[in-house]
Amino acid sequence: MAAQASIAVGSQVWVEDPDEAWIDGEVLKVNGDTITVKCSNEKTVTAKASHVHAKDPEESPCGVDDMTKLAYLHEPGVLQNLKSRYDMNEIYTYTGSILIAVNPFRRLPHLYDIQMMEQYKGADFGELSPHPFAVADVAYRLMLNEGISQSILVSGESGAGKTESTKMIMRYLAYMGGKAASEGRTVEKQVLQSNPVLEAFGNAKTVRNNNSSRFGKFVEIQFDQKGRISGAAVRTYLLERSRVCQISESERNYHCFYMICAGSPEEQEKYKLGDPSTFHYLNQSNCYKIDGLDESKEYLETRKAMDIIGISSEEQEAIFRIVAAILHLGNVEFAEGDDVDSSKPKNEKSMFHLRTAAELFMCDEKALEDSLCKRIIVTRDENIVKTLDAEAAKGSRDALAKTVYSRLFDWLVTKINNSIGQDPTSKCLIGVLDIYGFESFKTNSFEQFCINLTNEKLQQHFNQHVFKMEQEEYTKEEIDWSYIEFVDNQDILDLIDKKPGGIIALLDEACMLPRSTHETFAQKLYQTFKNHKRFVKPKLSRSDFTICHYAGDVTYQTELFLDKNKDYVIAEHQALLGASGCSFVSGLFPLLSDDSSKSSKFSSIGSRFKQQLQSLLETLSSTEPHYIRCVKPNSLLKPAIFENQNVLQQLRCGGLWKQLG
Ligand SMILES: Nc1ncnc2c1ncn2[C@@H]1O[C@H](COP(=O)(O)OP(=O)(O)OP(=O)(O)O)[C@@H](O)[C@H]1O
Repeated sequence: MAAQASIAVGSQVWVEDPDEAWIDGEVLKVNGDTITVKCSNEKTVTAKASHVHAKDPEESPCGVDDMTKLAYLHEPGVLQNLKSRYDMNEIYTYTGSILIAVNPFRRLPHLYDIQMMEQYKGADFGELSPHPFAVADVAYRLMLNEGISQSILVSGESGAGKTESTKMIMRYLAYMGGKAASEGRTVEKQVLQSNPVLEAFGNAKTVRNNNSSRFGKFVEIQFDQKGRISGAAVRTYLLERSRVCQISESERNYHCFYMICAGSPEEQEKYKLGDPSTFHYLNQSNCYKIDGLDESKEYLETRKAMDIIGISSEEQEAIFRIVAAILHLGNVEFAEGDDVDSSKPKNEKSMFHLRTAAELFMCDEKALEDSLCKRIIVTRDENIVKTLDAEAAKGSRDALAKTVYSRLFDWLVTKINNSIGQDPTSKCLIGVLDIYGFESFKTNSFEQFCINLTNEKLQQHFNQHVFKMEQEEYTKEEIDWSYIEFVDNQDILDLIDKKPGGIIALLDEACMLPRSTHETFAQKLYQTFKNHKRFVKPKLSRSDFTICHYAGDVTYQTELFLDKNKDYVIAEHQALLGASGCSFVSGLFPLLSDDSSKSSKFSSIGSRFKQQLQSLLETLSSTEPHYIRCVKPNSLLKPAIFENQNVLQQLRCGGLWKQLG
């Protein structure tokens, strides 16, 4: 707990600074509640005493490896400590048992080699420098010795280093739990090789990260009684589908699209591919290359990883054929058709891409065109064919591309799970969670809403865990713990996911009512939550709403909430690909039983995600948690730059502050 030293003239202190967040200086004058400080940047400032913090005069320039060793555990102290360490390439620091990892944005291979793993093997926690291997080792030992399942929760904003940390943990566990001198397709190799495959299909370059995971991931590694890996399962969450058809400036589509464009000349010819800039789904952003990334090499590595996982060469062929088909599909443009409100492929070029897409999907060309340009309306008496105008046909094309891609991704995850295999007799597991951190952008849509719900849930889990630990500690020391404050965010969770009556339930309701719009949905929210202290209707807005999250206020734009929440496959698309001559493609679109295909059975992304989260939280609750908080030191993705304001914001959002005291 932070000690508050008395501040007198001549004391070394920290004061707030608009640029640096905190700056150090010496007290010149104390006048009741106000303190005048001569800062190290030569400025003199006067601040309220409560906004001035003591600085440890004996503070080591190298910092300390555990924040709890700091003389003063306050914001500036913590920030300075992380910064001093970062400047010396010490990117890891403990806060008690939590590991804080500051992204170095440069390779530090010596930190992660086999010798390093050997060193951490069995070492007491805290004995060696802070490291993800140490966290993994504690988890592994606890599992082995106490027989309790463990989880490692890796969090942080996009580009902070979650996936890299997760991979290190997995490597360490594979090292500890692998068979000696093993060869061939062992479980641990398959577990590790699932990473490049998932990354090829689920990662993309964004402005925040050149290799951003566009899905959440929970890897559950199962062990036998001797502590050897005996199975594994991957669960994924909310793949960003919109990216398949739409990319923003300086961003790219999923890596696999560029990989296939860099395939062998035979493949190029077979799939009628060419430069990425010739495809609409890739050329909207004018960004094709990633520094230091050789696409053709990545492609071969992905194929190799697929081999190890046990994806057959026929399956691999079908997978990349589908990827190529999606690219061709995206190049089909539409023009007004002969009838009113109808459409047809725009020109010969569009016909070529339509034909190629049909060939690659192994479906009928005319049927593909019809599924894009027409709808069949089923009435009690007859089926009526309704034509779509060019704009609607384009929407239908994109919907098809997104559906196929997300089915393909789900197939890969299922295949990985089936190939690696589950160990039904396993008593212990270590789960590693790599999931998007709290997000608050200029515009926030349904995705941010789901992501922030996840973070609220994880925060609650964290709060409960810390509270329990504190209780245990105090009980051990025979201290009355009734006054420890339990930070609770249940009210926010109720607002979002209570059934009935929460925002997700109201959204589902709106999606089912034929005449709802985002505006009627917003009105309903305003009405229902007008007295909720976590809900705000922003002034001057008719359809936005603000939620006061634990990490800060976020205003959501409801425009696309209804569309994005609806989870259905257009019947014509289902029929088309279900009838594909390629069993792989038709297998992605299995026939639905009569019952579930009825349009009345509404399926919602929000509700399904809520259930997935519920089940994740149940799994986590049966484990002992360990935390790694990743921090992104700058937005330039460059080494050796530590932006105080930026880091502070992340530490606050991580809810770490409450833990720090
Ligand atoms: N420990 C590390 N050593 C070297 N480079 C790292 C390390 N951690 C992260 N990086 C660099 O930062 C980049 C972003 O890291 P990573 O992909 O793990 O972020 P993330 O938090 O998973 O982001 P997202 O949520 O967007 O997927 C990596 O591609 C790598 O270049």
